[in-house]
Amino acid sequence: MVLESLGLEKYLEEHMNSTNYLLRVMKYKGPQTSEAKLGLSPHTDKNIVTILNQNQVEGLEILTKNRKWISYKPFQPGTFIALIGDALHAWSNGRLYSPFHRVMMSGNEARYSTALFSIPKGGYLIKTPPEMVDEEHPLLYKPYVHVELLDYCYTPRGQADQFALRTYCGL
Ligand SMILES: O=C(O)CCC(=O)C(=O)O
Ligand SMILES: [Fe+2]
Repeated sequence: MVLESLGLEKYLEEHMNSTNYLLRVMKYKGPQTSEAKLGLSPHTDKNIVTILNQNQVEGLEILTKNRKWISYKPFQPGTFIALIGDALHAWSNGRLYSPFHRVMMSGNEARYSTALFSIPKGGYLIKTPPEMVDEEHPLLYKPYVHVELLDYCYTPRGQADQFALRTYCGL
């Protein structure tokens, strides 16, 4: 669907062949306070797309382009939210936006969330297709190997760097 919306269906097979999936269940203990406490620090996901579900204890917040934190309120229990990750942001030459997000928690109840991450396979080179680059949209990122970006993210400098993608391969 995303590739179709960009007119890039021809890359679907390459995408399917170069993607792995990881399902992760996360538990956040209630901080036992009425005041909201940070449960997960602000970050962008480094992978392609994250599909996420949270239990009745809410807490996911997204930073808008106007730098305002908004709470994610599911329409009904069982709703999923899809977040674009840095790999798709870079591949789409910035057409798709990978938002900063965090988890804020209050109260006693534990929060569970389940996330399905689509991840480029080890060694796969993320390279913006030429169709996404023109005079109005100059290339934003050099081609990069996803696992090598992750290696940078795990260094002390990378861990402190909120804009790791830009630092690592931004033009
Ligand atoms: O638990 C959540 O709602 C967010 C988890 C998350 O952002 C992540 O694992 O990257
Ligand atoms: Fe995340």
